[in-house]
Amino acid sequence: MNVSFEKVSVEIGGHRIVNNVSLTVPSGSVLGLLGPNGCGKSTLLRTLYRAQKPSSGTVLVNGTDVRSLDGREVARRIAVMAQESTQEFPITVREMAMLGRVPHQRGFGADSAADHELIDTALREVGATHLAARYFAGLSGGEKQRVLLARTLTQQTPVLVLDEPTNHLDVAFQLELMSLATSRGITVLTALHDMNLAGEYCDQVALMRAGELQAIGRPHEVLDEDAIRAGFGVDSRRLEHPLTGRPLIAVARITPLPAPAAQQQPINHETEIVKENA
Ligand SMILES: Nc1ncnc2c1ncn2[C@@H]1O[C@H](COP(=O)(O)OP(=O)(O)OP(=O)(O)O)[C@@H](O)[C@H]1O
Repeated sequence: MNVSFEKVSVEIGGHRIVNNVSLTVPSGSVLGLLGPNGCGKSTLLRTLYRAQKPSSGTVLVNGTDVRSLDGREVARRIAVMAQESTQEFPITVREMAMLGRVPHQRGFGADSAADHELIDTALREVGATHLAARYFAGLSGGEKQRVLLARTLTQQTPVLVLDEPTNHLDVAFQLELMSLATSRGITVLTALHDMNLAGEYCDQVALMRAGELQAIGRPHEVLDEDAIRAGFGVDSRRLEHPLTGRPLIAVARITPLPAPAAQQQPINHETEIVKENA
């Protein structure tokens, strides 16, 4: 299923958080959303899965306005792995993974043998079989990420939204997660901070700044030194990854940020960028 944002703007508390963003993600392709902290990546993604109403513009899934779908219809089309999980109530890992099947069940329908098979497969794929009987709330950050990924896989949707999915993950599972998510032939939209993961796994990257879309295209087209300096205020060089041949962005020192746009907070952003690239 393809996904289109058409002139999407979001205003919250009188502030324009997303400004007139239009972009299309072709069916089965992977879009990486990049940009500094607070530039509107999550907010834009939230308009896709109806967690945030656009103040203007439309978000379409295969030509259907997501606002015209009910919650269950959205959940059958779009699975979401969001940044923070607030689901701290006492359920086990297996039960958490089973929640992915809810949009496919009727009423209070019992879990079928096929559902259980899907759970087994998903937990195995994310390396969480051994955690199945544990309480979700008691897991480490990385273990929780694995289980939340398993839940999105059991949901079996044609569209997958990942909001900074590699937070908390060790380096091997970062690669594994991106590979699991992007090798299923489904449409993936993911907010990322790691430009090299974006270069490795995304068909398109979109660079956002202060709520606006600065550039969109193939990773090697968008992730150039000028765009990275304009977006993040850091110097960089684009190399070729010696193992994969994909773009490899080496980030170096901070350069003065360009004049901040209205709703950016340049001091905070700069602090974050220093931390992330240290
Ligand atoms: N519900 C809300 N109420 C007030 N402000 C909000 C709300 N949601 C988002 N914002 C603000 O909108 C801006 C964009 O937030 P968003 O989470 O979309 O950014 P982001 O690009 O995903 O950031 P990060 O990389 O830090 O996750 C931020 O300044 C944030 O504080």
